[in-house]
Amino acid sequence: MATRWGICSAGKISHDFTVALKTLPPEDHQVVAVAARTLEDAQGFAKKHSISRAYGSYDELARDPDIDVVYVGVIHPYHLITCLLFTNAKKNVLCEKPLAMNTKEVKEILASAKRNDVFLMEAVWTRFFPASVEIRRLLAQGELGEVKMVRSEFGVPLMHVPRSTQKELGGGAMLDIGIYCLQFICMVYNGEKPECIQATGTCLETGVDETVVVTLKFSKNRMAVFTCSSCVQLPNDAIISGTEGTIRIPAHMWCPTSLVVNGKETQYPMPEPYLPLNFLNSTGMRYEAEEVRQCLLKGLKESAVISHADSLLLAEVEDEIRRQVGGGVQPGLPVNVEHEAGSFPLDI
Ligand SMILES: NC(=O)C1=CN([C@@H]2O[C@H](COP(=O)(O)OP(=O)(O)OC[C@H]3O[C@@H](n4cnc5c(N)ncnc54)[C@H](OP(=O)(O)O)[C@@H]3O)[C@@H](O)[C@H]2O)C=CC1
Ligand SMILES: O=C(O)[C@H](O)[C@H](O)[C@H](O)CO
Repeated sequence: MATRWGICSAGKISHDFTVALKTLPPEDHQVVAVAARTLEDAQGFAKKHSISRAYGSYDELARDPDIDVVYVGVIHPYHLITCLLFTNAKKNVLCEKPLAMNTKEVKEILASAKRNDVFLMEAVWTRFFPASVEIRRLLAQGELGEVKMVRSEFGVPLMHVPRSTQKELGGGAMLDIGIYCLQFICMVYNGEKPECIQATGTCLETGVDETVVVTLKFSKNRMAVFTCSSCVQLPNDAIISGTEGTIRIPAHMWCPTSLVVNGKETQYPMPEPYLPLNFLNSTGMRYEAEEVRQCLLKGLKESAVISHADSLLLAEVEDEIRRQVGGGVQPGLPVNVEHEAGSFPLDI
């Protein structure tokens, strides 16, 4: 039986995710419904993607009995309120990164998923790419000897993107793009908490971080360094350096399509989209969608590849980095767990 998806929001990444689902076998994945803050937006999205049901509120999607899992594609400040809505409605959830605005919110979401006994995963799509699977295989078999250094960068000019620059929309480079560098480092070091976090950077006049440089020290004298920036283009590659070899991930490290292992390059091409995409290599979201399907088929409530503990670690380190840089640990929306149906603020 196919995994039946509900799409929460008619935005850019929801579009790309829906396109990515269409690269998978229809007998395995079906998009059953889409919900947006306005029925017009939902209907327009449904028409573009040939989706049979369109709702003008997220509450209606939460009440749809024919949905197995909801994909949350709203902007960061709304991840908490929507994840609580769907988990409290006993819906499984795949929520876009970052899972929430801060550690407090992440803990609320994880607690709700546990209380409601539903599956929940943060959509750290990078970890499910074939290139990432190969990295983990090579590391597990000791291909690099003892890994001592990990370096990563993600910088793109985003000054034109309101949600990347405005505090009330969840702005800040660390939460939006720095998370990819951090999750990569945490993956290489098997989810270990860093012993020391040193961060510096710049903030916009809006009070959100713009460019962040971070040094992390882990046990056994292992190190990592990453840079993220929403104002300049960076090389956007990554490298894992061990005592017996290196793995380089050429740009774009957050959606990798090639690896260079001890100088030997291998390509991992993405399937072609059936509609133009908003973001690079977005058909790569197919891999996280298949992970969700496999987890649901096994009755799992979290993925071992990006576990709840992994999401909590990312949030805790992000909070500390933003505290040091001065971007502040932004509160999300004021949320009462039992909110009124259809009470979502239309704009913030
Ligand atoms: N995995 C990846 O590669 C990527 C992930 N993302 C993540 O996806 C999320 C959405 O990003 P993106 O699609 O670019 O965002 P969009 O600007 O397209 O907004 C997404 C949706 O959020 C809701 N929304 C937007 N602005 C407001 C507002 N001011 N007040 C209330 N609701 C609002 C709308 O929902 P509605 O349609 O219901 O009105 C909108 O369609 C982010 O959390 C981001 O981190 C983004 C890009 C790439
Ligand atoms: O997750 C992402 O890749 C980011 O949200 C966006 O892609 C970023 O804003 C660059 O477009």
